[in-house]
Amino acid sequence: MEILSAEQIRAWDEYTIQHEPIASIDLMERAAASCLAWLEKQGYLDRSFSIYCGKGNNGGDGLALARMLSLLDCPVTVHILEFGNIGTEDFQGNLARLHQTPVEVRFVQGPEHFHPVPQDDILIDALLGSGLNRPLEGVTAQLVEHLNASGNEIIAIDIPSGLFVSRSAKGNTVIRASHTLSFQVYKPAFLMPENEVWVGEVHILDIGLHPGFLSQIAGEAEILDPDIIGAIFRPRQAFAHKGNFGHALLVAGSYGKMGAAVLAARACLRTGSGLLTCAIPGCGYAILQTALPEAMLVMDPDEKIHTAVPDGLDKYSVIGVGPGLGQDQRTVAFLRSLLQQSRKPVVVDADALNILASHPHLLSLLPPYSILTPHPKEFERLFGPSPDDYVRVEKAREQARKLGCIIVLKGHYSLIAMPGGKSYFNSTGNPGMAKGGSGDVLTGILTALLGQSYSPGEAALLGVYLHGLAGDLAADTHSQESMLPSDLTDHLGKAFQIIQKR
Ligand SMILES: NC(=O)C1=CN([C@@H]2O[C@H](COP(=O)(O)OP(=O)(O)OC[C@H]3O[C@@H](n4cnc5c(N)ncnc54)[C@H](OP(=O)(O)O)[C@@H]3O)[C@@H](O)[C@H]2O)[C@@H](O)CC1
Ligand SMILES: [K+]
Repeated sequence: MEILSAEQIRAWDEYTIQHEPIASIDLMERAAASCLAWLEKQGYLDRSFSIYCGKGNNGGDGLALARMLSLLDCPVTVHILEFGNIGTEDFQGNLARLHQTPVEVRFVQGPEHFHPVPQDDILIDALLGSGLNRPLEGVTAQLVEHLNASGNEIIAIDIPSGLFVSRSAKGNTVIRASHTLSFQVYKPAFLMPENEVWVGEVHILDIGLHPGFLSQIAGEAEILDPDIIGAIFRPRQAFAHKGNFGHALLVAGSYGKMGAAVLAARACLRTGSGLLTCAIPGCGYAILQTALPEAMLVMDPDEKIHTAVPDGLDKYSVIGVGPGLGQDQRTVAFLRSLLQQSRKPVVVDADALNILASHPHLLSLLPPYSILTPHPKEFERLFGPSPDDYVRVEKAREQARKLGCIIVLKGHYSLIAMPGGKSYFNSTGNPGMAKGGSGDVLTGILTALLGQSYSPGEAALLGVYLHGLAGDLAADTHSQESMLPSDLTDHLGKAFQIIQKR
C-alpha cells in the first residue's frame, strides 16, 4: 500500500472527482459513510456523540457524519469552531443539510463557549485534517486541550487535529485520539514513533478513490504488505539441491557473546540456507558444535575475538557480520580486511555497525547493496542525532542513496531504505521483539536470503517481513512479555507457510 503526502492525496481526490466522475460533496459523503460503517461495526452506535468541526473539508466530514448518526437516532451535538471565514463549499453544503435534521449546532468563538463535555460522549475530532499548515494556537489549541483533558474517548477523522501529514509536530498541541479513521492510504504521520500517543489505533478506510491515479505518480514509500511479499517469495523447486540455496558465512560471537552467534546461525539455518559456516573465535567451538550440528565452523586463531579473515572468502555466496563481535582494536582491523576482501553485498549488524560508527572512513569499503540493520541508537552513532523521527527517516533515505546500500532502520514500523530512493515501512512485528537478540535473528534471516539468490532489495524486504511475522506468531504462542528472540526462529517455519499460502 502506497504512503502518500497531503499534496498527493489532494491530487488523488481531484483525479477521482474528474475521472470517476463524482461530485466533491458526494466523495465527502462516501468518506463520512465509511466512518459511520466503522462505528457501526465496532459497536459504537448505542453511544452519544459530540462532534467538533473546523470549517474545512475535515469539518465537512464531521457534519456529514453527524447527519448520518442522527438519522440512526444516535444523540449528536455538533460544535463548530469559528475561524472567521464561511468555510469550504462542501462544508457549507453539509451544514445546510445538517440544518434539515434535529441535530443541535453550537458555534465556538472563544473559551467561554467551551461546553462541559458530557461524561459518556464519544468525541469526534473533525477540527482539522490534511489541510493543517501551521501549529495550533489560540482558541483552537485551547479547545484541543479542553477535549484532551476531558478524559473522553476521542476518535479522529483522517488525522488527529494538530498533526501534520509529513512533518513533525513535536511539542505542539495535538488531539489525543484512541482511534484514527483515515482514508484510502497510510500517511507518513502514522508511522512515526513520536506520534504514537496522538494517533492511537489507525484504521485505513477504503473510500473508492480512482485506482488509475496510482500509475501516474512515483510513490516514494510503501507499506510492506502481503502482496509485495507474495511477489518476492519463491518456493523451492522440486529438483533443487543444497547448492541452490547458498553457502553463508556468518562472522559472529566473541568471549561472553557466543549466544549472539548461536541466535544468528540458527535463524540462518531456519531460513533455508543450503550450507552455513560460522567464523568464530576459539572459545565458541564447543558451544556452536553442540548447539547447531548443522553448522560448519572456521576458527579464528584467537581464543576470544575475531582477528583473522577466513581463507577463500569467494567460495561463500554471502557474508553476514556483526552479532556479538565486540569492538576490540584487532577486530576493527579484522573488519577492515573483511570488507576490503568482500566482493558481494554483506549483511552488517550490531558491533560491526558500532565499529563503522567509530571508524566512519570504513563506510566507503562497504560493497554496493550491502544491508545495514541499525536500531535507532546505532543509527544515531553512525549518522548523528536527529531532532525528530521524520528527519531520521529522511536521513536514512539519504544515507542509503549516498552509500549505495540498503538501510534497515529497526523500530515498530521498520524502515527499509533502498539506494535507488524508494523506501518501505514494515507492517509486521510487535513490542515483544524489543529484546536483546532479536537483531541477531534478523541478521541470520537476511544472510540466508541474500545467499539464496534473492536480490539484496528482495532479501531485505522479505527478511524484515518474515522476522516480524515470526514475532507476531511467537507473541500469539508466548505473549509479548514472555517471548524470546529464539522463539522468533522457532516460528519461522509457520511464517514461511503463511507467506506460501497467500
Ligand atoms: N483527499 C481525500 O481523499 C478526501 C479528503 N476529505 C477530507 O478533507 C480533509 C482536508 O480538507 P481541507 O483541505 O479543506 O483541510 P482541513 O484540514 O479541513 O483545513 C482547512 C483549513 O484550515 C486552515 N488551517 C490550517 N492550519 C490551521 C491551524 N493550525 N489553525 C487554524 N486553521 C488552520 C487552512 O486555511 P487557512 O487558515 O490557512 O486559510 C486550511 O485550508 C481531509 O483531512 C479529509 O478529512 C474527505 O472529505 C474526502 C476525501
Ligand atoms: K481531524
